[in-house]
Amino acid sequence: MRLAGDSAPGTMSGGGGSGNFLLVPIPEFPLLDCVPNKTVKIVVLGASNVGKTALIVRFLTKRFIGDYEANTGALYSRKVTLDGEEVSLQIQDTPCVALQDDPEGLYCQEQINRSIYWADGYVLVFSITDHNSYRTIQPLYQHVRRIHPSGNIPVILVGNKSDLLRARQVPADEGETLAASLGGVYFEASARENHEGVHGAFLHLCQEVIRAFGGSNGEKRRGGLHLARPKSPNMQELKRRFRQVLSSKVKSATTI
Ligand SMILES: Nc1nc2c(ncn2[C@@H]2O[C@H](COP(=O)(O)OP(=O)(O)OP(=O)(O)O)[C@@H](O)[C@H]2O)c(=O)[nH]1
Repeated sequence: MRLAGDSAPGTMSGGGGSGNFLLVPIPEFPLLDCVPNKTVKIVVLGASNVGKTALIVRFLTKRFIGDYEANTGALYSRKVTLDGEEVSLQIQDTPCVALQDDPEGLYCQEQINRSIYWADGYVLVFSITDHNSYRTIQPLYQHVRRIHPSGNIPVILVGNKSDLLRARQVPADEGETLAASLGGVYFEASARENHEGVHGAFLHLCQEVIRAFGGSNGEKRRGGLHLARPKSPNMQELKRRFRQVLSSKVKSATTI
């Protein structure tokens, strides 16, 4: 577990503070200015009301704003400096997921599935005051695994609302055990009260993603997800025939 206030592994640049989130959107870093081949894509996932938006806003603006509109899935982009290197970071906020009784156990909107597919790293969030939100994490992780069946999945587990200790329903050691079983690190954080812990958690994940890329050169490691356009055999055949016809035409033209 990383406690709020642990030292951050890198520093963030760009962006800037916003006023009221609902009135003034967080300034965006233009996607076109992304550092070539060095883009880290992160998605934040979890049950309703656990503080997904609050954590992202805290990370990007250092602020906590009490109330947010129900999330419709905003994408934020920033430049961050990790170990002295500039990286373009994209963070996808998502609508909540919910447990249900079917065999797969999880209700996940299609929009969320697309975000899971798109992302390189995963912030799985629950609230330490809500045991049901904690129970969502394991099926959520299995869901991510189904979408990315092969390869390393950079993930962190965040137990948010650590300022509400009296209402705690999930002990810290449960969070740590669960994170270890997912192959990630557990961060207990409070979007309300502490910027450093939130900042450290996000930057840790960025570094995990870069490590999974195989260094900071930004090379993607997931062969299966590089949807290289399959060459169509018919197209190849057509091209071959076209070349044949062309060369026979050239031959007959030179013999005449
Ligand atoms: N005490 C406390 N409240 C928090 C914290 N983080 C978020 N909240 C509050 O929890 C509520 C939900 O926060 P959101 O950020 O909207 O949560 P969400 O997970 O994005 O919610 P959905 O849009 O339902 O998916 C809001 O009232 C926040 O003010 C925290 O660290 N501590």
